[in-house]
Amino acid sequence: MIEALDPQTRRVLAAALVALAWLALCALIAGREVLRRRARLRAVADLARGTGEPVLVAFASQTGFAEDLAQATATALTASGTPVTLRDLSEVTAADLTAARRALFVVSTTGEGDAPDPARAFIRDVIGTRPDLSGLKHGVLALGDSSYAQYCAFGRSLDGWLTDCGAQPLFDRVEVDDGDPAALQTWRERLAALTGQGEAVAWTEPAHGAWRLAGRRHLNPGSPGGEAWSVRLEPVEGPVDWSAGDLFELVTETGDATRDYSIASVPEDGGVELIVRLVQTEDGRLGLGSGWLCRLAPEGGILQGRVRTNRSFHAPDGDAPLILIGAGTGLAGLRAHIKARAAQGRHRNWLLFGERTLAHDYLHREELEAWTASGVLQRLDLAFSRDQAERIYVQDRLRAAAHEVRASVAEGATVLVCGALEGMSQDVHAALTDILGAPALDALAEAGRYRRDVY
Ligand SMILES: Cc1cc2nc3c(=O)[nH]c(=O)nc-3n(C[C@H](O)[C@H](O)[C@H](O)COP(=O)(O)O)c2cc1C
Repeated sequence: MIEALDPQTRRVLAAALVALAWLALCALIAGREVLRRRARLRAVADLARGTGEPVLVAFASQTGFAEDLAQATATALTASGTPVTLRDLSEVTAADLTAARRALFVVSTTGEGDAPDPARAFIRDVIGTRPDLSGLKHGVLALGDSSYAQYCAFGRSLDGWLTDCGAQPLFDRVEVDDGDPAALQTWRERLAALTGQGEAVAWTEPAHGAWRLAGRRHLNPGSPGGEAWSVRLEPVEGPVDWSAGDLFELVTETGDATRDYSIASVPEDGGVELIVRLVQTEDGRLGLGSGWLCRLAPEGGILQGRVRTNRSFHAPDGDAPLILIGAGTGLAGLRAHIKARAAQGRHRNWLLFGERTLAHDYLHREELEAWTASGVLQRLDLAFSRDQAERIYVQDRLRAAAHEVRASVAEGATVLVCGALEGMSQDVHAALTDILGAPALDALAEAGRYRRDVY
């Protein structure tokens, strides 16, 4: 029947079908967002159940683990009949603390002994003052990793500040070294004592699910650097939802450790795509997670894992520009954001991407070029460090475009940075500080317009 139509009508019909499909996709994405918000509101409302004065559970999280534990803490307290107010630390005021009788803080440390980005406003507006907290009893769960020089630095300083302000500890601070299960058990026992329950409260562990290794592709054959692989995992137990910026937590082959990877795809892709750097020691041993994903796990085989919310790296709503900056496998988190923006019809996206050589390390080249041609990327700046005598990195491209960076930020841009903490993210931070000025960059971070997923 379509063949019977003249070419002009066929073209109009085809264009109308494309437009309809596009509208349907946009409606699907908008619908998912509404459902996500409703689920969050429902979760908060459920926590208000129980009798007595609510315990304030406040969290500061960079990559979502503290948030997960705060949520589990709140659920456990609610289940034992203790009402809870669950808040991001960025939403806690000095007045909240003076009014509360009991408060639990679940906080991580990031960077080099720094507080998570969302805690900035709290540090300036609350820690910067000295409220009288003599009416408050508090407990601190400090997350960290003892391989960093400043172990649990933020949890420790927050605990010290609370005590200095007159708050009384409900129990000794519990420090969790790299997710140590024994320390988490101690925390559960403290909660049980708090609620007058037996040995430990009921605790909901995050559930890992089955994912099929649907395929993998070597992205940079011939590279002077380590191998980078595109790895695709598909959920076995039905569709899984997430937001651009979220992480995939892989259970390693031995089953006793997990590894986080930035997700490089959106749910509409039907699977999680990762960009994984294969870790290899000089004597040829492979990294626990990367070796499993890139080499050892059989294609078509089943792995265990889950999607983890990484709220501090979500993009803000709205049409304001995005400046996306990343190097190497850091392209992963940025790619998910660009895909989400493309589906939303938001095209004010500027990507600055760095790697070693154009010939071998231009990861996802065809896709980036197609996005540039179609206008999804308004601007693409590439920095291939080894292609000329002088080394050139993304921070150099950023400095060279200082005027445009300032103009874009003045228009409301959000800056997203994804990739290695050492080197890239520190140098990009220094470049942004020079371009915008330290106070303006701080203000940008506090407003949620400077967001990082660095590792
Ligand atoms: C980039 C980066 C920097 C980190 N820096 C520190 C640090 O200086 N001190 C520390 O004790 N832990 C450090 N950690 C470990 C985190 O505190 C730990 O992984 C924590 O569980 C993360 O919790 P979150 O997901 O809530 O942010 C760092 C982790 C990352 C990824």
